[in-house]
Amino acid sequence: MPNITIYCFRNDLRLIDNPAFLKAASESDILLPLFCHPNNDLIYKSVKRVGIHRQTFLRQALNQLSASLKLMGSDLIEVQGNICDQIKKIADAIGATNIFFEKIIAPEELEQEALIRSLGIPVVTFWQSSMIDPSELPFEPQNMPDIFTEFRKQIELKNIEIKTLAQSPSKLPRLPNKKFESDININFTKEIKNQKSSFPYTENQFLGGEKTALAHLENYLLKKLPHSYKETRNKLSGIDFSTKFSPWLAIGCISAKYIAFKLKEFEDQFGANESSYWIWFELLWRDYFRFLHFKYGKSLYLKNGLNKNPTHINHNESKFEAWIHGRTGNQLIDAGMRELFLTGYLSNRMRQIVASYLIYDLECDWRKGAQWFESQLIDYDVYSNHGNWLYIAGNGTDPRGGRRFNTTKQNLEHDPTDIYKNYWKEQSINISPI
Ligand SMILES: Cc1cc2nc3c(=O)[nH]c(=O)nc-3n(C[C@H](O)[C@H](O)[C@H](O)COP(=O)(O)OP(=O)(O)OC[C@H]3O[C@@H](n4cnc5c(N)ncnc54)[C@H](O)[C@@H]3O)c2cc1C
Repeated sequence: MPNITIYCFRNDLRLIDNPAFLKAASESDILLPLFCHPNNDLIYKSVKRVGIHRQTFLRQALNQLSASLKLMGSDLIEVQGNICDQIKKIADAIGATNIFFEKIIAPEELEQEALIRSLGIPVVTFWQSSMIDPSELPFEPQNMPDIFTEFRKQIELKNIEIKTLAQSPSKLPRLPNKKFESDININFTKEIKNQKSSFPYTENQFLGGEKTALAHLENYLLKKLPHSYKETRNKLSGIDFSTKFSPWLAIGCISAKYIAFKLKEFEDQFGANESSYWIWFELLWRDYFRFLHFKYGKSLYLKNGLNKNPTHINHNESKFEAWIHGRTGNQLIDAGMRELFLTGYLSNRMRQIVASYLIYDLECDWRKGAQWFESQLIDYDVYSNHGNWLYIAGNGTDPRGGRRFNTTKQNLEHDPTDIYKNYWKEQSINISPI
């Protein structure tokens, strides 16, 4: 009996260093590469859960993936709707004997996995989104230290080296005989205004996709930017002040492991300094928020998170609406919120400042802020987004019990001549009704 596999791409839209896809390809006689778009519900007026920036970037990435698969004699089938129903329909039609996909341990994705498993077809999942493999950690992820500094120190002591990366498959099994037309109803055609974006994803060098991600990393290293990263990383806007890896990492056009591997090669050739180390350090934060899910799972999504003594929140919808529209009256906050809505990207520092303002100054529910970021951010990543919001709100693992940013001080420090603020003040937001 032939091995007939459905490979369901999730946030791993790449061929290089994708061990799950490599294994599926090597063990199957027939392979159907699939991507399932969710039903994209509205979250506020005309704004959808996967907002227009992320949707466009994803479209670009799927186009690149599909082109790479076609070059190898295969293809990408796209469907839309409930992932379990879609997989069942296809599995029945082709007589699938296996289903492979990347493991994602956030609550919604785990529920999807349970439903897919209930179909009764063998399911193989792979954890492959962290820089460090959980098996290499000096502790079980379920027993990891809560405090980041302790987590980092223990990992540094172990001196973990990334020795190998999974190659791209050299050939792919054939597609099933049954033909599937991509069956999706998503509008990608909305004109994106060319704003002064720090991640201009409509330009060739910033398109979604594996090819562009690899070229971006190569270019970043060629320019020797790792040597100055730490001094520039807190800037508010521009292209080169930070790595800009996040949008590609979020949907897996490139793996964190691959970036760390190339970074180490760079350090071996051109020397390591505090700045090049700091990129690894930030990628470790990304891992930290992932591994916290092994330990705390769903609790991270509760209103009070892990906090046993929460402060009372009096969520006010009109304050929240002022925040998303960039109309709070605080010019720095309004600038950030306009930049986010108009471009889909925001520097790390501005993310911290606007999140802190929503939580501490407007006293709103952090989960509403996280939901807005999910829709707007081009680099939305469930672990990093919820992790950072929870951390700032003091409902996570921050030993200082949360981070409140003083906007006047931040303005003086990071935008002393008001260039950032004045630019975005002029850009208005119009969130149209449905
Ligand atoms: C409220 C809030 C929400 C956030 N939501 C997301 C999100 O949905 N997706 C996302 O990728 N990042 C998120 N971040 C983290 C961080 O802001 C972005 O990763 C970073 O700004 C992306 O730009 P960059 O790639 O140029 O980052 P760089 O500064 O160049 O950092 C290099 C890489 O390290 C990782 N990294 C850096 N800072 C963090 C951090 N604080 N937490 C986790 N990983 C980090 C990212 O993968 C990033 O690409 C959030 C931060 C805050 C404060």
